[in-house]
Amino acid sequence: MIDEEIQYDVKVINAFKRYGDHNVFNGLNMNVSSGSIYGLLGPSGCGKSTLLQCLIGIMELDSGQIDLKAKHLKDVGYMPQNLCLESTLTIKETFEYYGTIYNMDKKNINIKIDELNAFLQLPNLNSLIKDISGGQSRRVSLGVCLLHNPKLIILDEPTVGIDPLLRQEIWNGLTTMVEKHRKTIIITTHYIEEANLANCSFYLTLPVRLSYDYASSTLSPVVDLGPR
Ligand SMILES: Nc1ncnc2c1ncn2[C@@H]1O[C@H](COP(=O)(O)OP(=O)(O)OP(=O)(O)O)[C@@H](O)[C@H]1O
Repeated sequence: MIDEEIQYDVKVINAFKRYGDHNVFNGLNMNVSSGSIYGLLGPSGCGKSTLLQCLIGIMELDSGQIDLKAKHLKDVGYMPQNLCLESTLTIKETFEYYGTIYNMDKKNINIKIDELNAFLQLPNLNSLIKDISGGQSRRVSLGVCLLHNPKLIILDEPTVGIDPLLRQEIWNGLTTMVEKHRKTIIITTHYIEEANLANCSFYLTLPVRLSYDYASSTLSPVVDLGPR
């Protein structure tokens, strides 16, 4: 397929970002095609979360350009690494709160709650956020990200602290969203094996000047390696 035929939901062009004198990325380029899962893999501290925060606009690049096809907030779902759930709400109230922010009606919110409950195997919906486990909170946070049915889904380590069987279910669910509903997913993870098992069109990318090739165990000065 020639490049002009591919539709991109996200393009990052020649991006630079530093904290003080620490360069996080230097001339990063990234193209995320519509209806794909794009994985950001890399060692702790290499800049994955920084890149996601720049994509959704809560942090700014020093220079370079980010083009998102999504024009409205409701077209994007973001799950941060540090969960920002209100501890005094129940799980159900949390979904109702975010659903209201996204202007969803009550009936629609309830339909999505049932769907997400089945997909993410949530605990009792009347449980307070402060009383549920870390893995359960992560699942609620993933649910909040998916609640309004966004086209572009940006997930920062969504499966950390979740048991292997459920992690696999979540990967299967994400794959279905891409294959059946043409969602576009950008995800950071340390679980490369699961991504492969889920048969995702997965990319190996470090948002720095080096990329790690798991097949040959080598680092190379390439940012975007393309589909495996
Ligand atoms: N607000 C900040 N001020 C200064 N340095 C920061 C800030 N946020 C991140 N950093 C540094 O920038 C680098 C990239 O951080 P980032 O959180 O993006 O990495 P990461 O790849 O997501 O790591 P992890 O896999 O551990 O989540 C790290 O060295 C981190 O210490």
